[in-house]
Amino acid sequence: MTEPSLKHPSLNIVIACGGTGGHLFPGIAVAQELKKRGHRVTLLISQKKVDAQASKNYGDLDFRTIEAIAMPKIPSLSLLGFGVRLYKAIRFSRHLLDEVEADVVIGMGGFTSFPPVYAAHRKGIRTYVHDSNALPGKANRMTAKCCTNVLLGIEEARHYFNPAKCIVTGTPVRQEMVARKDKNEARAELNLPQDRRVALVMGGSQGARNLNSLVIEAARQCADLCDFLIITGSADFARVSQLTADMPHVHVIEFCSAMAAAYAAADVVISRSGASSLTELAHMGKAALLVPYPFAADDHQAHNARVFAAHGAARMMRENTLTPDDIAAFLNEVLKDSSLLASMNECALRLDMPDAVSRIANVIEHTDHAASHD
Ligand SMILES: CC(=O)N[C@H]1[C@@H](OP(=O)(O)OP(=O)(O)OC[C@H]2O[C@@H](n3ccc(=O)[nH]c3=O)[C@H](O)[C@@H]2O)O[C@H](CO)[C@@H](O)[C@@H]1O
Repeated sequence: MTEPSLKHPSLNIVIACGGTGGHLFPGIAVAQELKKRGHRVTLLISQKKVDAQASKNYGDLDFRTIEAIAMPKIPSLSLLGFGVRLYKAIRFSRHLLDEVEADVVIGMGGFTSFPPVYAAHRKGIRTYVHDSNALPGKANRMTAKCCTNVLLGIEEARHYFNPAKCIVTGTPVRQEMVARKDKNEARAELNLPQDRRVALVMGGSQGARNLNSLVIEAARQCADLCDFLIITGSADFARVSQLTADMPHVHVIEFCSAMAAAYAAADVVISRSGASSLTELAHMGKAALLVPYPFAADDHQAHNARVFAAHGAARMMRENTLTPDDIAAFLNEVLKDSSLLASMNECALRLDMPDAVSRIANVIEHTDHAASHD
């Protein structure tokens, strides 16, 4: 472990990153970097299955759980219950901050970030929130009001916050993804053929049932074109496995703990457009068909996807009009035109911000930085 320098004394840092993979994995990346720099890090995650599934591979990190609470969308009696749970979460956070003697609190987004950041703000502890989306959610906009600085995944989000508080850092990818894997090795690791094209299908950290169904139909038409690696999500694994039992060119995983290999093995990706998935697509330089989750708050996944489409890194299609034929046509187009595929890959790579994790760690370490500007 690197000893913290005198210039950067060891800090006790709490990172709130629960609720979904899109908050958890960037939080893990920041924790890995800060730990490497000699700081003590506590990660606050939720009790949801996805958090438990994803965090179990990081035994060297210190995880604590906090109840995940969501703000009711419609004002109703449930507001009362929400208020009580929020109060309890803030009280829990206050105790935890005392226990770990926190110097800094970072919220990686979502409502789970609010109670610890708010509790820290009230105690006069330095606070940050990271937002990875092109259109920030209400929870982050609210949390940002209690923060020293707002760290942004992309510039497009700046005008939703006090611009002077914002620093564009990018969204970090996990340490194991930083070095890109070799395609052949990745395919061997995932038992995929070496001599066929591979399309990776992923529906964010929890899977996407409708997208899975459309892809299965498209895969029937594309048996001669490519193999498919479908990451189904826990809830849809049994159904997809059954539907594809007679399709040897379709490979199914419930939850993938080897995402670096999954991306490296793929020639093209079909995906939801959650911010972490997009960050990883950029880092791996992978062309994609993006199908935003239609019910995401304020349709923010469509905003994310448009940024990638505008840069030539992806095509975006809406789920309500998407057909298996569209998917098959996209795959035929990009997999049969190597210069188009190469150019989309290149455009994706140009959106990569490889130093995001050190930018964030630098902001955290420079306690007296005049970081009100990018
Ligand atoms: C429905 C919804 O509102 N989703 C939001 C949620 O996304 P959600 O968490 O679903 O999606 P993201 O794309 O941001 O992140 C998914 C993460 O899970 C990882 N992964 C996925 C599957 C798997 O089997 N193994 C694995 O490790 C991916 O590599 C990636 O790191 O938070 C994101 C960050 O605020 C938002 O941009 C998304 O819009």
